[in-house]
Amino acid sequence: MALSSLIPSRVKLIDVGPRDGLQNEKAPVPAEVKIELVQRLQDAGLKEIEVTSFVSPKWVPQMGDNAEVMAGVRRAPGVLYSVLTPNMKGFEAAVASRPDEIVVFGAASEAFSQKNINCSIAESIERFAPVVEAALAAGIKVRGAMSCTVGCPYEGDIAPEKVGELARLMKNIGVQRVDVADTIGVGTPRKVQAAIEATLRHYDIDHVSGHFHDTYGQAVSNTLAALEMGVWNYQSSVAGLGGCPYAKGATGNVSTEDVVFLLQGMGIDTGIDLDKLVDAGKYISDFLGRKPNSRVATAILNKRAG
Ligand SMILES: CC(C)(COP(=O)([O-])OP(=O)([O-])OC[C@H]1O[C@@H](n2cnc3c(N)ncnc32)[C@H](O)[C@@H]1OP(=O)([O-])[O-])[C@@H](O)C(=O)NCCC(=O)NCCSC(=O)C[C@@](C)(O)CC(=O)[O-]
Repeated sequence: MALSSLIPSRVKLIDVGPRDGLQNEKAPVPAEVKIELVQRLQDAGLKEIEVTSFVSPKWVPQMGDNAEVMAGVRRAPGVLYSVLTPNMKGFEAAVASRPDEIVVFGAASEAFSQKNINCSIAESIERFAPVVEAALAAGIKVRGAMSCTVGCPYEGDIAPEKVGELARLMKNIGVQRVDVADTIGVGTPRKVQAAIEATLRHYDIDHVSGHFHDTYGQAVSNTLAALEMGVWNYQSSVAGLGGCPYAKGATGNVSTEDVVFLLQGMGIDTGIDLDKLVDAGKYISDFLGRKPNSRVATAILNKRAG
């Protein structure tokens, strides 16, 4: 059977490893290591990198060096550097570090919203609205992350209608594009497609990205399912780093290496040098004292070792 004609010919990957990946590490990762990771990602051809978050250091201590990391990044032309900002306090701190894009982050699950950002979905939108307005007025792009679009660690299955409703609320306050995140990696292709379909009622295909955690090993399949719908923006994490501190047991995002291998094998352009990407993943994995959480990186490193 032929694959969908909607499959894009090029895909943009947003590496969220420095933020989504490292936020969950218990031991401090020095700012210079984070800065070097960003450098290696851009050298490998990544055009979008989620660098850090301006959240409370009491909630997520690992991101407490946000300003230092942003100041240390040697920016390359044509690369977009984004940061998370949950409220005006975070935005005001972030703006000094000149992000190209800020990310407000909400959830399709009430319980997750409470655990992650200490407020209801409705309250979160009220908090995001002035952030979005201020960012757009300052010429900064705005993305909205939508967590728990398939399942929630506290509420279980999440109905696509809840995802659609969150997308509608994000659109109403001016969020320019949104991520459909499977925070705990319980999604399977049809469920992920239903969440994307609900989002597409409010955003066009160019403004929707896939963000799939790989907890149950479904993220590459889910990426293919989203590709079949024409989605061409994805978040992934070099070396499969990470997890969310408020989603116990969830592993990292799908590794960027695995997604690039999939896309290259399908003849889809990413502009990414897989060998350099594997080196970036090895760099951070060596620092963390473990192997990259990526089948593709492992295969390439084994092959290199002969
Ligand atoms: C949102 C808050 C701040 C609310 O936290 P709160 O405690 O409700 O906030 P508050 O307004 O009551 O303030 C309490 C204290 O926090 C300070 N504060 C308040 N805001 C900030 C700020 N921006 N930066 C620094 N400090 C801040 C504030 O100044 C005050 O300090 P105190 O007077 O006690 O010394 C908190 O819940 C928080 O920081 N949560 C962060 C959670 C987080 O980062 N989670 C991970 C990212 S989301 C994710 O990973 C999922 C995603 C995006 O990848 C997609 C997916 O896979 O699902």
